[in-house]
Amino acid sequence: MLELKDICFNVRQDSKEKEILKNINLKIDERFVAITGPNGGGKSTLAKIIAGIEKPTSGKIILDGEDITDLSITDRANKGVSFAFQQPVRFKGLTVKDLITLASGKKITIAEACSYLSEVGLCAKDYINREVNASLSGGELKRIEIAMIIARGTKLSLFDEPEAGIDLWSFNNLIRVFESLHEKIKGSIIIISHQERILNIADKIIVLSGGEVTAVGTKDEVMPKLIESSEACSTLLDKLA
Ligand SMILES: Nc1ncnc2c1ncn2[C@@H]1O[C@H](COP(=O)(O)OP(=O)(O)OP(=O)(O)O)[C@@H](O)[C@H]1O
Repeated sequence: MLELKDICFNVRQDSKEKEILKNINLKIDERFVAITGPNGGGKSTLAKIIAGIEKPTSGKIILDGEDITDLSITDRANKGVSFAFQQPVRFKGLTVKDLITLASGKKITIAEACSYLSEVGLCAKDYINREVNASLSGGELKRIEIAMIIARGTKLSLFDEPEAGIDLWSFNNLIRVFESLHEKIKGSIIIISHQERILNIADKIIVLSGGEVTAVGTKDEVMPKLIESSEACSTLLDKLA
């Protein structure tokens, strides 16, 4: 289980303190958790704090009872925390097989590497020896990234807007991958997303707005509030227009 205790994150801007995250308290032990909310609400910052890319100004991060607040990204990765960026990283010179082998942390056969690719809906023989360079599309890269996460078998996988920059066709495939992951995953997946279809498959939805948690609950508890606040926002914009 991941516990966030009173997480605050401040930055200095124009010689003033700016509060990006304010007293975030959360417990996450569900298999599939979506974090959503308006742009600039603090979602990516929170994900970076969980992964160890940013350090909180105050507060504690506890993973399975262990305080990991002061651990580096690498130490957290070794404890089973993995993070997929909005824009996947391309690794020139490395093949898909190399990356999956590295991710698994052991020597694996081609057949094993291929099975991870098949799980994310990629035809393994077409991809296994391809270099992870600019010739791969955004959707393909995202699926390779997910295959790496499955190969690592992590406790906690974080995805920051997996839908960003991919076409509708690839998005539909990605949703199918997440739906099937939901059945297989042993740890928790946290997905930052604005997409209703991703929110729909979440066991728990967390809404972050203005650096605060404004709602937490199941889809049935949170979705009506989200729809209500987005309708209120559209009405306000109509009035201002
Ligand atoms: N290092 C920083 N210095 C100054 N401001 C920052 C810094 N990091 C984040 N912010 C600000 O904090 C706010 C939250 O940013 P964050 O990227 O976490 O939001 P988000 O909810 O992920 O947004 P989006 O949905 O647009 O991706 C934004 O206003 C951003 O400009």
